[in-house]
Amino acid sequence: MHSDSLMEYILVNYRWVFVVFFLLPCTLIGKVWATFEKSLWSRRRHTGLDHQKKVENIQLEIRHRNVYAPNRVMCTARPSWRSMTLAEMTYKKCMFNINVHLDEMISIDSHNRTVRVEPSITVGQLIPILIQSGWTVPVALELEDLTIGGLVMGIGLESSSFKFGLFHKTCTRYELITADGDLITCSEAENPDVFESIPFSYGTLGFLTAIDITIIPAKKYVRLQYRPISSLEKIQSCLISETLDTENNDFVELLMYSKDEGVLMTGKMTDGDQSTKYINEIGRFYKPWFFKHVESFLLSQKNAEEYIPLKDYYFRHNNSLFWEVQDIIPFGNHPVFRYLLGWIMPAKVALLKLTQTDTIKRLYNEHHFIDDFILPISCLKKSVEKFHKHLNIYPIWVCPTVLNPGHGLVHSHASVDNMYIDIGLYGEPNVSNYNSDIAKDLELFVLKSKGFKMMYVGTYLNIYEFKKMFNHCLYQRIRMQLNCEYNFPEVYDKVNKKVRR
Ligand SMILES: Cc1cc2nc3c(=O)[nH]c(=O)nc-3n(C[C@H](O)[C@H](O)[C@H](O)COP(=O)(O)OP(=O)(O)OC[C@H]3O[C@@H](n4cnc5c(N)ncnc54)[C@H](O)[C@@H]3O)c2cc1C
Ligand SMILES: NC(=O)C1=CN([C@@H]2O[C@H](COP(=O)(O)OP(=O)(O)OC[C@H]3O[C@@H](n4cnc5c(N)ncnc54)[C@H](OP(=O)(O)O)[C@@H]3O)[C@@H](O)[C@H]2O)C=CC1
Ligand SMILES: CC(C)=CCC[C@@H](C)[C@H]1CC[C@@]2(C)C3=C(CC[C@]12C)[C@@]1(C)CC[C@H](O)C(C)(C)[C@@H]1CC3
Repeated sequence: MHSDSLMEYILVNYRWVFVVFFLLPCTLIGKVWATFEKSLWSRRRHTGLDHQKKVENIQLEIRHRNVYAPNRVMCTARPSWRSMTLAEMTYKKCMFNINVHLDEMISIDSHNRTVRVEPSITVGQLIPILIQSGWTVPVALELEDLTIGGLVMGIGLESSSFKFGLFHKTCTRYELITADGDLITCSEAENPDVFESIPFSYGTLGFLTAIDITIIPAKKYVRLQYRPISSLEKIQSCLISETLDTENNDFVELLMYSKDEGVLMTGKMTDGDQSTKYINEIGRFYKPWFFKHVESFLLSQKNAEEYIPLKDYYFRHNNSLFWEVQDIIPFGNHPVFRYLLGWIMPAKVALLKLTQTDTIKRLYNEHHFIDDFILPISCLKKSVEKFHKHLNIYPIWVCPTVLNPGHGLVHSHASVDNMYIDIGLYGEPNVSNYNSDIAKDLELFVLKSKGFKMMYVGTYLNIYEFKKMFNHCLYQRIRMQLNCEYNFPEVYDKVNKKVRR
């Protein structure tokens, strides 16, 4: 065998060797460096660049582009391998890249209950700082490497979204640099139309430089109740009734392990008391992967209740990247592995992306399915049956989220708030004929059901179907108002499968 193809063969079939012996140590070095860099930064911050100075630098960069390269539309310089997406964003190569890597927390305003952050700060950096100060965000995302800017410009949701809606619904103010290099701020009171258009605009209206997020008091634990259910009809009706009970529930999440079996989880934030029983620190490195732990309640067919430390609950899917790590390190949940190397897991997603070969990428495209569909909650049964027939991937992540009516790109189709569910399908389809036509067909099914699709993996929809799914009226008006036409691409130009490969 030629040495290059031998290398490819080893990289694909024994990727775990590379991940365990090379990427995990690199992840560790990265963690040590990040800690060191942070302490360097905190010393430098007193004399160095403050937020205002960083914003001025971006403005200068944009004005420079407006003079020397006005024909090239702009995007951020965040490299594709850093982003929490599967595909490579090929559009970055032909667009003018502006460096907007600002990743500090600016301030906490306890009086108005908001935190002001720069857009490239990750959830994994922000949430521990907030919890230490006694606060948290209402919608705390579960993967540590997601950035606040990415979640506003894409969309984000979590098990508390049935109460608070999508992540951007908890944001109260954005600071934005427009195509002309001007700094504007927007909120419900100031430039309300711009404020409503920004979420889901994928960086096509301007560059975010600061975001205000609502904060709420943090409590010590989440009291989590697990309820295994073995009928799809019952699962749908129980899920609907739990999402209506906003008094007793702060978190609602469902994991389906087959077409008719799932575990419904409902949680309440609490400080616990004398009677607090079993505290399960699921975030400890030697603990089993969360989806495996949940499955154990299905296997034993027993309802259960646990107290989980707040931060451990938030990042419950981080160690196993939902269930994606099992394809990379098949023995990752084995106790021996967890005790030996679990403390460095998971390997940094950015490093995994940076080092994946073209063969792995191609095989992933051909044999792996990753997507999230947002559908009206009443479509749960119909959708699970459809996905079972065409994909047969389990577990399935189901997360209810409320969508408000409005004029932005993503809003409910009804004139009152409406309950939707995110259905996350991640894994290898267990059907014989899987191909990209099936993926397109599923997107059309979602469109017909008056649902939406998350765009981090890209879309097979054409521009007309895309505009049917996402209301472009206000967005187009704001693009004209902010002089975006020749300066930023349209959302579709950043999310169609031709540019996300
Ligand atoms: C297509 C493919 C993609 C992979 N992607 C990654 C990756 O991104 N990161 C990583 O660390 N390791 C990856 N691996 C390595 C993977 O973890 C091991 O190769 C796999 O667990 C070996 O299983 P097997 O011997 O049962 O399958 P094999 O007999 O090696 O494969 C049989 C066929 O199944 C399909 N297949 C197998 N595993 C996968 C998979 N994980 N995803 C999609 N299709 C698959 C392919 O069509 C393959 O030709 C990939 C492997 C394959 C074959
Ligand atoms: N639980 C959840 O809800 C999850 C959500 N996701 C998805 O992941 C994505 C977030 O991933 P992440 O890696 O953080 O972000 P990305 O790097 O993927 O960025 C997402 C989009 O936001 C734009 N963007 C980011 N920062 C700015 C900024 N300061 N100004 C203007 N535009 C900006 C990017 O523009 P550009 O193209 O110019 O770089 C890009 O189009 C979201 O799309 C989200 O839907 C993924 C996993 C879980
Ligand atoms: C709305 C919600 C909760 C979405 C969850 C999405 C996750 C399952 C996605 C986000 C990033 C993601 C696409 C990723 C991957 C798996 C699925 C992830 C974790 C992996 C790790 C699969 C293996 C790949 O070789 C590679 C390393 C490139 C990607 C990286 C991003």
